Amino acid sequence: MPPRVDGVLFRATIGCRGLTVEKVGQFYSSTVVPASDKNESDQTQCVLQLNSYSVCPDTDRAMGLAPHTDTSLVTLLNQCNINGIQVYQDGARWVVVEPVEGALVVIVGDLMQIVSNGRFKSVLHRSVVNNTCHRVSTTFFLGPWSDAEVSLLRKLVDSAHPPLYQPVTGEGYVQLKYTVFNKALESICV
Ligand SMILES: O=C(O)CCC(=O)C(=O)O
Ligand SMILES: [Fe+2]
Repeated sequence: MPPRVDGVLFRATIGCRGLTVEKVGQFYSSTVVPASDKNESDQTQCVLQLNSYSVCPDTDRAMGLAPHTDTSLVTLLNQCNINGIQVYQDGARWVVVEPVEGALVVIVGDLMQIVSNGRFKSVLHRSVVNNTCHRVSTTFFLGPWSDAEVSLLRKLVDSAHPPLYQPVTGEGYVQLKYTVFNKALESICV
């Protein structure tokens, strides 16, 4: 990758990391059991992904990204001012997320649903293609270390809100996603 692009991506990653760790990392870190050989306070790791959706003449017969929930704790999405992402609302319809100049879309991921004992729901979403423009988007995923154990925040558990999920490691949950995909959350229900 050319050094200039590399530098821009690096700065974007550091910026997103700062934003999410400040808002979410501390909340999450109070629930995580670090792997025994590590004792740093920040238990998170991140991935920056570039998505490219070519112009598609027949949008009814192609999908940019199939319906899924993100594995992350939280995802930041930059749509670059062209819409494409849709969220599944009320188990009934797909709703377009219109881009807002200068704003990022915040997507709650599966691991946040686990940590929050179901208070924050991970959202089913997909990306559609466009018959006039080539769309590029950037997604930043914040997740746990692969060997850290993720479990729910104890103060969100009481007699009215019993624990919903078994603890998992970051890597264990990624493997579950590979095998049972959108049924991963229900497969770790208590
Ligand atoms: O490109 C988009 O609009 C969404 C991308 C996405 O959902 C993902 O990368 O997980
Ligand atoms: Fe996604």
